[in-house]
Amino acid sequence: MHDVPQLPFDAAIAAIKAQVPERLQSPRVGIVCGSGLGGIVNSIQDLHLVQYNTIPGFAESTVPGHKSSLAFGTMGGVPVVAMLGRFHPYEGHPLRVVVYPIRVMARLGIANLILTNAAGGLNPKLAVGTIVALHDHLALPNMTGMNALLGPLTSPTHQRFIPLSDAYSPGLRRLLFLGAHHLGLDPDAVTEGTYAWVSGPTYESPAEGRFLRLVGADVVGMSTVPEVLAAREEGLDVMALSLVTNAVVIPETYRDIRAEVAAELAGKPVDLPPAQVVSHEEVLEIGKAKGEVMMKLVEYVVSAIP
Ligand SMILES: O=P(O)(O)O[C@@H]1C[C@H](O)[C@@H](CO)O1
Ligand SMILES: Nc1nc2[nH]cnc2c(=O)[nH]1
Repeated sequence: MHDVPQLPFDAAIAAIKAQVPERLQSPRVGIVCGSGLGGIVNSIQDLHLVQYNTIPGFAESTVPGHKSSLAFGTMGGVPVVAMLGRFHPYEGHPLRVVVYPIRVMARLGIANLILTNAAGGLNPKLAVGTIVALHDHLALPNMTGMNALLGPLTSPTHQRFIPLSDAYSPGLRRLLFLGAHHLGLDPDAVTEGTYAWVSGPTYESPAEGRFLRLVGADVVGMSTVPEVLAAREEGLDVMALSLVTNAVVIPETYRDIRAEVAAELAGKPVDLPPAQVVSHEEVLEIGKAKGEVMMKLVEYVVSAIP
């Protein structure tokens, strides 16, 4: 396999192998832990952490809820590597840096990638805490010049034109729903849907939320899609799970300030609606509260991959 120009793959692999026992150096499954979902590491046995700042080419995650280390170990006896902390374009990381760890994990030998993220719910049927297995995505940045695969071909043996109609593995999703059944989860606890990728770091304005819902997205977030593209280019099977941490506020009407002022001037009482704003603290809190279900599902899928 040839390397992406200017990315120090050989040095990264050497640095990792120098810190990880040989039995764990060729993981089968890669896992990316989303905001507040780092607790997945608790189900890794024989744990060995490698700090990102010791791996050539890796950046540091600057987002609360994202640590900056790779976790090597086993899950149900299967060798795995988990990213405790990912890179987002809104932190200022170039897209090739955002997806570099995925390419490094591919070079370590993973065949399957499980991505997790925290996301806002656009579909009103999705309660906070629901886990959504992505069956599709809608990425306005991809369609308007922010595609992670723009630029020189990754290597002469990589494909230039990557289909995305089959990006999210039906086989892995099948294992997920078998897992939900075996774990006795409520049928509504895990479902499937379409993820809208936005660059962030702002959360959606009401009109943006309304637009994304109208064009078919069920959840919205600021990560995952660049990683999916790189993973597919590397030939990995991909599953992506969103934890709905908040409902995106999509009001049918706006506050009518003009009417409120008129009522005030006429001496009539004015009922003010409660302000609804999302915060990263809330996202992390729900991640912590509901992360265990995500962890158990990931554990089940990893152990069940043939
Ligand atoms: O890394 P993920 O996608 O889980 O993080 C989400 C999206 C933003 O980075 C952040 C917003 O609260 O959480
Ligand atoms: N864009 C976006 N990302 C999120 N991550 C967690 N919640 C949200 C949200 O409401 N919007």
